[in-house]
Amino acid sequence: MLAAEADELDRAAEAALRPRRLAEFIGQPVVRDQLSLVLDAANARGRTPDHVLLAGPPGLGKTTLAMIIAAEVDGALRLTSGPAVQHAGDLAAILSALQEGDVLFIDEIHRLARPAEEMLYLAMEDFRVDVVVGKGPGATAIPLSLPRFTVVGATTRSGLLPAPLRDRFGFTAHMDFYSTAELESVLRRSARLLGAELEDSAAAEIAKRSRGTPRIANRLLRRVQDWAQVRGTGELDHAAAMAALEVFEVDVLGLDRLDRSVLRALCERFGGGPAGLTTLAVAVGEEPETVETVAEPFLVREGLMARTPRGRVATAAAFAHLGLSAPNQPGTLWD
Ligand SMILES: Nc1ncnc2c1ncn2[C@@H]1O[C@H](COP(=O)(O)OP(=O)(O)OP(=O)(O)O)[C@@H](O)[C@H]1O
Ligand SMILES: [Mg+2]
Repeated sequence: MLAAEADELDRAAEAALRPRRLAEFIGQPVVRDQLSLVLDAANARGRTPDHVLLAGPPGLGKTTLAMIIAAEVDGALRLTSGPAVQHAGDLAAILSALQEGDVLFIDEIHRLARPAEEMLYLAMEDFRVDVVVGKGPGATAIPLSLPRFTVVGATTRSGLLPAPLRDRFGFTAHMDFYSTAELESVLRRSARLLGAELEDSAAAEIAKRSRGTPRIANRLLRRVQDWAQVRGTGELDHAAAMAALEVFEVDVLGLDRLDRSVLRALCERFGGGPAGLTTLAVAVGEEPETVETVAEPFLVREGLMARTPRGRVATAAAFAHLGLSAPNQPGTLWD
């Protein structure tokens, strides 16, 4: 329920909810400001904008922004992704079909295969692609010049991007988690587009539990709508929000069942830690990888858990959140 990655239902619902222009894009004031400067300048000069890299966690609006960039510069959007480009030839085909002013969106660009990546360097810098004809020693590279286009790359792991690729982007937008107030605006906008009336207190309640992520906010809104329709009065009011969030076990901080069971194990069974990842995973009956990649990042971000060289430690806030009394010196019991 609280995964930031999109599932099938999200994809179906999201298309209708995406803002189409920069002015409609909520939050991310820094990114919006930088991007509007880059795009306005390019438009004023009648040139294609520099390549743009969008970096940030899932569900914060990278794909949405890529579409907005294309709309703002009036360019056609071509979509591909790192994993979809298996061979350099695949990329050569995409590149050679580009038209002047197109925006080429490469999602998960950190997952491009090496040879494709090298071809992309040349295309981004010199607007050129070397098409290899033939095989083995007799193969020859025929240079093909490309029209000017803009690459918009998206990555959730900008650290994995090789420096030469990173350097070829004229501008990197670092997306941040949204504030509760921004998520409330996202929710009000989504409700309006869905033709529903969302009470302010309900918007606030959903926003608080959405982990700073618009995708999660929109998903929780759909569940509240479900509840209101089937078990409520049809109104998206505070009572409907509270009841729906309880059914789906999303607590006041936006923790789900797994998050809470990890935290509870750490606090109750290991006295607040430190406990090793594997020990903790066994205690909650999950794979260490699940605990590490699904539950931990948000617990750490919320200041409920810390990762230390000796293991995971629960903070005083974790004990308070679970309604437990903290040991006098949390994190020292297992020394
Ligand atoms: N600033 C925003 N204003 C309003 N809605 C937004 C905003 N950012 C994202 N959304 C909504 O959140 C949903 C997810 O956004 P998007 O698909 O762009 O995320 P993403 O960063 O590309 O995620 P992923 O890394 O999983 O590809 C979209 O359907 C969109 O409606
Ligand atoms: Mg995306």
